Amino acid sequence: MTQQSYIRLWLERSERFQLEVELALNTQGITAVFGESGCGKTTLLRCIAGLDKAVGKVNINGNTWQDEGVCLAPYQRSIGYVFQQANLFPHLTVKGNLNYARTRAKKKIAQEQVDHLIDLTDIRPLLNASAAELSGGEAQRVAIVRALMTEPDILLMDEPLASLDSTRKDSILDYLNRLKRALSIPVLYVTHSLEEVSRIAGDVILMEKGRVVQHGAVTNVFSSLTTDKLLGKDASVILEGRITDIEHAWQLADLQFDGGTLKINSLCLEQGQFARARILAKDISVSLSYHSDSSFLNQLQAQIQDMSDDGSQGYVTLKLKVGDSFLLAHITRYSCQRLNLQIGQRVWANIKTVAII
Ligand SMILES: Nc1ncnc2c1ncn2[C@@H]1O[C@H](COP(=O)(O)OP(=O)(O)OP(=O)(O)O)[C@@H](O)[C@H]1O
Repeated sequence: MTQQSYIRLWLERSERFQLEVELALNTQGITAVFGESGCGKTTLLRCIAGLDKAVGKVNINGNTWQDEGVCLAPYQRSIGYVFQQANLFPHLTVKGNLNYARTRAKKKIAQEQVDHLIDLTDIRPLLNASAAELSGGEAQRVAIVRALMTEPDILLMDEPLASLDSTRKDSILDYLNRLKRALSIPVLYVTHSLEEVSRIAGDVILMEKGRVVQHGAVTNVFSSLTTDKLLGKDASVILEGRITDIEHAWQLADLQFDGGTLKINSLCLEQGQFARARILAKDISVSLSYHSDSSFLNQLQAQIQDMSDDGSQGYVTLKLKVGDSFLLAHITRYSCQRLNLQIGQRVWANIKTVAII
């Protein structure tokens, strides 16, 4: 039976940087580790893997890797690690690379599971190719399967797509989405990309200066005013729901979420599928009434739940409640005053379809 994982770590690298985190991870699903450069994302992964020596406790799926009097060496920790570069053995074929990992594993993964992973990541046609001949995206898919050859208790991925172009990133994100449903272990996924977080992560850990400032479901974390302050102009919320209608002639789709229906671009979407939309706070405007003569396809009834203005940005952030979901809107202080916006007030949130990512 899989159990929740618990991590409490403290490490002082220098006067400039200390890692101090306490986390309980879900038993499965992808948790993105997000934060600005130098906040400690890689250090966190390295400490879990035992590559950097932190003080504290690491318990993964009920197995204690580190605690008072216990500190397993990195090779004793059941980890799959995927880095920015695939680091395959170039003199071996893809199959050779996978077999090498499999024979060195303490737990022998069943052949049918290997086949399943190979099919999920579509690398069967590459099995006899030399690793040296693979494209970056192909090599990274092989590296992901290789990391899973040991049947790890946790998969650590450190910016696995950072060295790939956007088309390759896109296809690997699709593979990761397929894979995550088949994995029953937690995955920690370090990234700088909000798009990657939005595409694959269920939860997110937001780090700042070695500490966890937010941790939870992406929909909750990104709609919080704390996150808004941290992300500034990149602040955005993620809405999730089902595609209930597609108007092919207009290339528009209806995304039904907890709070209403959003018209989004229908590209690559199918009726009935689960989908997410990311909306930047700067792409939402508010009005006091509904405008039938507007080009906004999305005018949603909302209530101002909270607002913040730290005085440094020139805009006010409104946290808007739309049904059971939340939006963030950046509007100028001038507009806020002109409309006399107050917490609790009912407004319309206006979102251009073309601005939804
Ligand atoms: N080997 C090391 N010795 C001393 N300090 C280090 C070492 N490695 C990293 N650091 C410092 O630890 C801090 C956290 O680094 P880390 O690489 O974990 O950040 P990060 O969030 O992963 O950054 P990035 O997004 O740029 O990869 C930084 O201040 C960095 O300078």
